[in-house]
Amino acid sequence: MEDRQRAVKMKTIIIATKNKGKIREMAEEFAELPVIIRALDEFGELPDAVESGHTFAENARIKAAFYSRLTGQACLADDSGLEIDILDKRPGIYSARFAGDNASDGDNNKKMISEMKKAGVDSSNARYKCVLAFFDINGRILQAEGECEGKIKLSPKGSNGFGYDPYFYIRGGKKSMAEISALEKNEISHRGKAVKRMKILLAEYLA
Ligand SMILES: O=c1nc[nH]c2c1ncn2[C@H]1C[C@H](O)[C@@H](COP(=O)(O)OP(=O)(O)OP(=O)(O)O)O1
Ligand SMILES: [Mg+2]
Repeated sequence: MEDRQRAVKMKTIIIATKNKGKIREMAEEFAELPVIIRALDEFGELPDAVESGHTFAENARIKAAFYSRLTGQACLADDSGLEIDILDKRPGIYSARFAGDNASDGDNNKKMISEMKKAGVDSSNARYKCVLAFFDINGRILQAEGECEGKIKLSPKGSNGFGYDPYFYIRGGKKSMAEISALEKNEISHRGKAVKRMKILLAEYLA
């Protein structure tokens, strides 16, 4: 089959996130599937989904459903965040809004530092969590999860990744998530694990 004919038959999946870091980590992985992968920003200025759920899974589903309705295409959404043990697992699902609505990564990192200092520590066990939800236009839902254990330390290192990565030390405790390559991050991260699982579900779904 010619490429053009194949393209006509291929399904489109939109990676429905406004976070460029997430797109960077996921787009290449899903490009291995026989689908056309598109990013949300190709559809112009779209409103933000209201992340009113009480779990990562609920919020991932809310985003996938919201953007598939808006675009008329199958959508894959990611809801993720950081649980810090000394902070009773905060910020959790509120990770993006830890320092308030529209907070930047820098604002959230500052807030995290001040909360850790308030708790009287400069490190704590922590984990990243990620839930991916896929919705197609017929209401078919697929869902996959991943976790990554590590440690928050108040000494940032590295400039790769995004969000809390400079403060998140991976197993072994020597390197932060911002010091390893995107490829290495996908090998061990919450998102990388969820993506691997979702790729298996999507391959079955597409077969
Ligand atoms: O690998 C990661 N490395 C560092 N930080 C991370 C990671 N994964 C999630 N995070 C943090 C960033 C943000 O503070 C929150 C996600 O919030 P979350 O609502 O899922 O994403 P978002 O608002 O940035 O984009 P969107 O909702 O459009 O997908 O957790
Ligand atoms: Mg969000």
